[in-house]
Amino acid sequence: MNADTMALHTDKYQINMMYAHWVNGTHNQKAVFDAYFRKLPFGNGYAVFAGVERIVNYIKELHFDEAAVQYLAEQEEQYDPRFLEELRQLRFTGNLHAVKEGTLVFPNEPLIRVEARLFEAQLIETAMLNFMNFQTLIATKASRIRQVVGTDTLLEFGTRRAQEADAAVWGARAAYIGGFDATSNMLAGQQFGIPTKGTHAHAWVQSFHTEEEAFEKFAKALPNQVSLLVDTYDTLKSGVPHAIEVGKDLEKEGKRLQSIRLDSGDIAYLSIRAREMLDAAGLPDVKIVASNDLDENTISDLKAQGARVDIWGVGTQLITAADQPALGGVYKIVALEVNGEYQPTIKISGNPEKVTTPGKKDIFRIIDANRGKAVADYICLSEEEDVRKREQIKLFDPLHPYMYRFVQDYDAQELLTPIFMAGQQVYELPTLDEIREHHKGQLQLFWPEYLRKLNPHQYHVDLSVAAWDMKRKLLEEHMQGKK
Ligand SMILES: Nc1ncnc2c1ncn2[C@@H]1O[C@H](COP(=O)(O)OP(=O)(O)OP(=O)(O)O)[C@@H](O)[C@H]1O
Ligand SMILES: O=P(O)(O)OC[C@H]1O[C@H](OP(=O)(O)OP(=O)(O)O)[C@H](O)[C@@H]1O
Ligand SMILES: O=C(O)c1cccnc1
Repeated sequence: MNADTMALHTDKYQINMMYAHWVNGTHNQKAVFDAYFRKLPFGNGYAVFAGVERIVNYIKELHFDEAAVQYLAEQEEQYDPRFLEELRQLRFTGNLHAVKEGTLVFPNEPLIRVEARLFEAQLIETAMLNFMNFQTLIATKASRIRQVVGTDTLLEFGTRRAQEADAAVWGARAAYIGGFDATSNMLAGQQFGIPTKGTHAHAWVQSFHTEEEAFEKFAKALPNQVSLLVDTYDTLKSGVPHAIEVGKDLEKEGKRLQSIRLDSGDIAYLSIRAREMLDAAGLPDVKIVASNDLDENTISDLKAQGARVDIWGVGTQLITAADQPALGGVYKIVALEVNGEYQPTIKISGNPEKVTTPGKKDIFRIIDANRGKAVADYICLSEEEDVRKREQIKLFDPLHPYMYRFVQDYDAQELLTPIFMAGQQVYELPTLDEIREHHKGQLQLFWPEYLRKLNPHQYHVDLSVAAWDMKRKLLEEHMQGKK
């Protein structure tokens, strides 16, 4: 989808709220919104934030073209033509802060903070959540898979199973951020500079009379990139022996067989046997690729069984985030400008976890200065004294405030970075490789207990005393019926 045609990539209720604000004369009133999620996906201990590049492209290009205005003019709501005129002029003029892509993030902390006219802030909710939720989900799944494979190579093979083209291409990018090494999707390769890799399909083998002929012809055509799929007929009786013949022939020409691929059967058993056969044939450098509905659980199980796989091709389970197909990121109003000053606003819920945290806030990652590891994330009001200048901070669990401790010797890293200020982009997008490096650096910041796949420790996201007091005060006012 083209970024310059995306103003209508929003829910109708946003347009209707924009209209009602315009009719009411409140459309220019400024507000602060936070985007965050409440629950980590896949039972993981962290999520990997992604989506900023697409959000930047979207915000930069945000405008209603003639076709969009025309379409809105035809709606049963019968919007006033003067509203449509207002839409023709609309550009993003606000401030937008976001966490950097590749950063480890946790529930209930603002990942994007928008400060803009209600008119604009409301419009962009849907698209931003759409980008953030999907890309963060896939980057998290990818990082989770990376955690179990160690230094093995990871190839993203998901395009054929992705929820359509955009998901395949942006999903490939998210997977690369989360630790994959290459993608099979050529468009993602071209668009983002992700390394691309490919073997061949069963169809190649089936289009020749014999497997030997198919392998020989493939090696002849692509002598520098020979990777042979060995399971079309019988992996150990024909596929691997035929691949070995090709490998030896290539050696005579000073070339080499790069890899063989296993795509069915018992991957542990077959990879161990294939490794023995390749080694015995004097081809110890030939790598073994495995694919077939893999995810972090099968891979970890295969590793426990001693599978001799060097390269993992992962498609469906990654690109569709099959075990949890959506991240529940939300976008909530937290402050509203009244007479030139922000007033905090709260959403009440019977479920304490759904009560919003009011006020314009900043987030800091508190790092133990002696050990260099993250201790907790700390959410404070923007108006508070700079957390980096304090002697100590009190950390307590917002749901159980009687559980607290003081931290003294700490560094505080600010997580929300200015991306747009007064509508102008002030953030230079990092390269994808810089984002990957940033992600790797983030993993170093956390103790392994937070990173493990199963039953990870819960990392704390705490509120400052001032933020907590404000929340309590607003709750109290609500209870006493003042609101
Ligand atoms: N040793 C193993 N331990 C656990 N899971 C395995 C092992 N070997 C393969 N698997 C996984 O088990 C599943 C096997 O699925 P399935 O039975 O559909 O494959 P297959 O039949 O061998 O191949 P296909 O139907 O694609 O020809 C796949 O997800 C695969 O990754
Ligand atoms: O299994 P995934 O993780 O999605 O990886 C991609 C799959 O796509 C290809 O086969 P395809 O699915 O087209 O056919 P097959 O699985 O029936 O061989 C490939 O051989 C992999 O098996
Ligand atoms: O290159 C491969 O082996 C490949 C690519 C996409 C899907 N399955 C396999």
